[in-house]
Amino acid sequence: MTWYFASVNELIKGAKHYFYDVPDNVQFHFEKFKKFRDARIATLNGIYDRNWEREGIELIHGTAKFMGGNEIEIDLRDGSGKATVSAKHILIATGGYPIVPHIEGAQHGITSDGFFDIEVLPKKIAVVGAGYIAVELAGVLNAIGVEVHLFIRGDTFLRTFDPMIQETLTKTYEDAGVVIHKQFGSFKKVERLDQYSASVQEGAHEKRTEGASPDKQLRITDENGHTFEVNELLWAIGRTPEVESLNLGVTGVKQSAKGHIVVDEFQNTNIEGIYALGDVTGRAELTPVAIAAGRTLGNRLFGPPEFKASQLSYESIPTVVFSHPEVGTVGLTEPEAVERYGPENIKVYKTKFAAMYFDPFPAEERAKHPTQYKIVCAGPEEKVVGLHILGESSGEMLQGFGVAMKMGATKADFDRCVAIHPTSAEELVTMR
Ligand SMILES: Cc1cc2nc3c(=O)[nH]c(=O)nc-3n(C[C@H](O)[C@H](O)[C@H](O)COP(=O)(O)OP(=O)(O)OC[C@H]3O[C@@H](n4cnc5c(N)ncnc54)[C@H](O)[C@@H]3O)c2cc1C
Ligand SMILES: NC(=O)c1ccc[n+]([C@@H]2O[C@H](COP(=O)([O-])OP(=O)(O)OC[C@H]3O[C@@H](n4cnc5c(N)ncnc54)[C@H](O)[C@@H]3O)[C@@H](O)[C@H]2O)c1
Repeated sequence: MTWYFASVNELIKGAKHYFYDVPDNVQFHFEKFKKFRDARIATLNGIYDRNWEREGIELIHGTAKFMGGNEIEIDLRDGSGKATVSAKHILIATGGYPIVPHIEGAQHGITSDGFFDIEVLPKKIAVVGAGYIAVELAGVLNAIGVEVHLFIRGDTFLRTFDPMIQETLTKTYEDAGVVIHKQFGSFKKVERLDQYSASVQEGAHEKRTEGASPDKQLRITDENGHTFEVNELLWAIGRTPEVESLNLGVTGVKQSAKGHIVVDEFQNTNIEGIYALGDVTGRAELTPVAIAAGRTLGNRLFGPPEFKASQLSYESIPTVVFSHPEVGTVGLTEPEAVERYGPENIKVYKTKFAAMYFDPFPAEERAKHPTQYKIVCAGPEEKVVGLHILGESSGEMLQGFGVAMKMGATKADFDRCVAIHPTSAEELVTMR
């Protein structure tokens, strides 16, 4: 929804090229939007709660920890004490939380949690990180007029994506006005310059940061002594699994070096009757993945016999980064495909063009909005093993192509599908 909020502003800015009289500085009310979004989330949560009840599921709100064996103790959220529950099957789906670095004053910044608390937009923000969250939130803030400084360790962001996506999206962000500090090392100190009375212990590393406030002023110092003054600092340097609260030690459940719970392809941990899925397992950290893994596990444990061997395939999961514009990817990047199949067995199809929407834009503006697609094929039959798309509507476009790839589509199958004209997507079935 926040991405749509920002995209509306971009549409309004583009409207003058379609000969609409739109003032240069259209006013918007972020605080009203935030209130609406909070209320909508509360409504959705209420709907979920009622669904549990309807299904006869007892919901116990609180923080759970293992007591040993198959027993769990819950510290009840309403402060009324503790409850214990024992069960033959226990599923761990505790997700994760954002990493805040161990540097002096780090808690003066915010994380993605704090981003959703912002009511009054900062004028200037430093965003640290180069993954989904850094790129999405930097894109949103830039689109609604915040001065955004993005600090990344390499020359491009989204380093796990195909090089085409990395290079083009990084350039598109620069053209859109995001100041990208490349090859950046690290910050070593954050100081608060406004009249803030610290309620959080200085230097404490913890999950809670201070939160956003309208008059916030920060001075950040990097490892070379350079200082940057900003109104907000957003840490987006990755997430870590939520395991400390669980008292896992009493269970013997195995964890990886980074703390993720180790599971097999059936979501089993090494301890019988204890399962884990979602972000706490550190694999494809996406909402639909956690949901699909939960459904599959539920079917396997409690469903009819034909589901007894159900397992979720983590291959070719489509994913979209809600950047400006969106990027979508399914399957292998070109370098991954070359490594898996050998360079002689890979054929790559690429296209770059300006989407029709940008036709009325002046040429130099249009050049700042490229659409780029890449299809990576393997073997003599040219099976499509990777699809990478960047441009308007990529998010909506990708799902159907994901289905085709799951079915094992080849380039010839793509080409057999008659194009829909005039769309950007038609390029994907007409590439030579
Ligand atoms: C800013 C942001 C944007 C994202 N956008 C997208 C997106 O657009 N699309 C997408 O697919 N994915 C997105 N993701 C990723 C997605 O949110 C996660 O992959 C997904 O929520 C994982 O689900 P989960 O059930 O594993 O964990 P979570 O959704 O994190 O749920 C874990 C739950 O466990 C609770 N919990 C933790 N410890 C305990 C305990 N000891 N006792 C009881 N309860 C406990 C937590 O309070 C939480 O409610 C986004 C993530 C972030 C941070
Ligand atoms: N649209 C979506 O589906 C969506 C949106 C948001 C998040 N997510 C999910 O949530 C996960 C977590 O997102 P995320 O962005 O927090 O993590 P991420 O793992 O995607 O990115 C973390 C980034 O921080 C960088 N980094 C790490 N330490 C750093 C440091 N000290 N200084 C500078 N940069 C540093 C890494 O190089 C990496 O680019 C994602 O991997 C994704 O699976 C999905």
